[in-house]
Amino acid sequence: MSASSLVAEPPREYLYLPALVELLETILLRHGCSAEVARSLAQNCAQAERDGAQSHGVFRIPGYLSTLDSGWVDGKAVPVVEDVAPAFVRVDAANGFAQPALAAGRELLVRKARHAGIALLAIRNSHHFAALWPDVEPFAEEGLVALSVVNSMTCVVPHGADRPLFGTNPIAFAAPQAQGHPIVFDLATSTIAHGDVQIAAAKGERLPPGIGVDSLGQPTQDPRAILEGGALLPFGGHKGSALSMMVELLCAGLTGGNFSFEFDWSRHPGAKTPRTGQLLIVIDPGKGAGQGFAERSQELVRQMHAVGLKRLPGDRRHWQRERSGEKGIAIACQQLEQLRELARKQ
Ligand SMILES: NC(=O)C1=CN([C@@H]2O[C@H](COP(=O)(O)OP(=O)(O)OC[C@H]3O[C@@H](n4cnc5c(N)ncnc54)[C@H](OP(=O)(O)O)[C@@H]3O)[C@@H](O)[C@H]2O)C=CC1
Ligand SMILES: O=C(O)C1=NCCCC1
Repeated sequence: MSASSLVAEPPREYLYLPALVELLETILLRHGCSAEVARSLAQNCAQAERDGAQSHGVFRIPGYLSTLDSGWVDGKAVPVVEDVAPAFVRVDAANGFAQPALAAGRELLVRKARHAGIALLAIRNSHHFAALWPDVEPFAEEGLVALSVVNSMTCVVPHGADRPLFGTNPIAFAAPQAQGHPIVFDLATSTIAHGDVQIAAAKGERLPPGIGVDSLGQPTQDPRAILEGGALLPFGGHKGSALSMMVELLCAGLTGGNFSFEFDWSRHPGAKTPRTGQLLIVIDPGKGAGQGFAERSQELVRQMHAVGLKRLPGDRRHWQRERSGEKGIAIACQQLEQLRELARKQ
């Protein structure tokens, strides 16, 4: 028996996805979101919780609410879609959340991608506080390849620098597979996500070496030192740093959104959501080598398994999704009671 199996798990209650979506939707409506925005964020957040994404599931709800209460984000924003070129769609999220902005531009984006073989969706003036895979996975379920990047807030020291500048800047990719679920990965370009630093700090846990630095730029394994004036490092040294720089260029330089260092939320105490930009690139693989892309994906996966690979990116989420589908999504009773209290509050 391992030491960790002796530590008691907190009591949990099981909720199916629609019930969790409804609960979160009620909370968001009570904090000033329009029906459309509340639905979109609730679905996104509940799906992350269902798939076991601790750092971007219901853990994020207090941050959404304090941001809405601070007036930093517009929970009722109506995104403006611009058809700017044969393969280019621009969306001004109007200082609202990124997910409704993506939903607003999605149909035009897919139409253009199917017509031209490739299309871009450039979102600016948007707040992304969530996991990125829900933005790309649905495209692959429709047979398309999708890549998305989003920048966040300054908390990562570029490789070779001595102060933070970049955000945790994730990259997500999705491709169809002939049988089985799409191939999807979604990763922060920092050593770990900022959300995981917060979770470690809340649990009083230490981090592995090489994750971040304290306010003096010295290596630290204390998550609080990273959160309180310190910073994260890019994953993979100069390579992750270059990818993070690319994310800044695509999400801010290209879309007209803010770089991670550009926005100032200091006059909105409680604001947690970065006001930046997001880029999506969607490709119709049928315009490439022909109709066989999904079969070729499957062959690649088969060969990866043949050389001994047991876990592909996305597998853990799907195992968790299956479990949640059977038993419901496990949420700590105390956390669920807090959510129900928020839903009851006028
Ligand atoms: N909105 C924002 O600004 C930001 C959001 N985020 C979000 O935070 C989340 C967590 O990011 P991060 O901590 O980097 O994610 P992880 O390091 O946990 O995982 C990154 C990717 O690698 C896969 N993976 C992990 N371990 C293995 C393994 N042993 N073998 C094979 N594949 C593996 C994961 O698949 P699987 O999912 O199946 O485990 C996932 O696709 C992401 O959803 C990201 O979008 C992060 C930064 C900023
Ligand atoms: O976990 C992270 O890193 C982030 N998630 C949501 C947006 C800010 C950064």
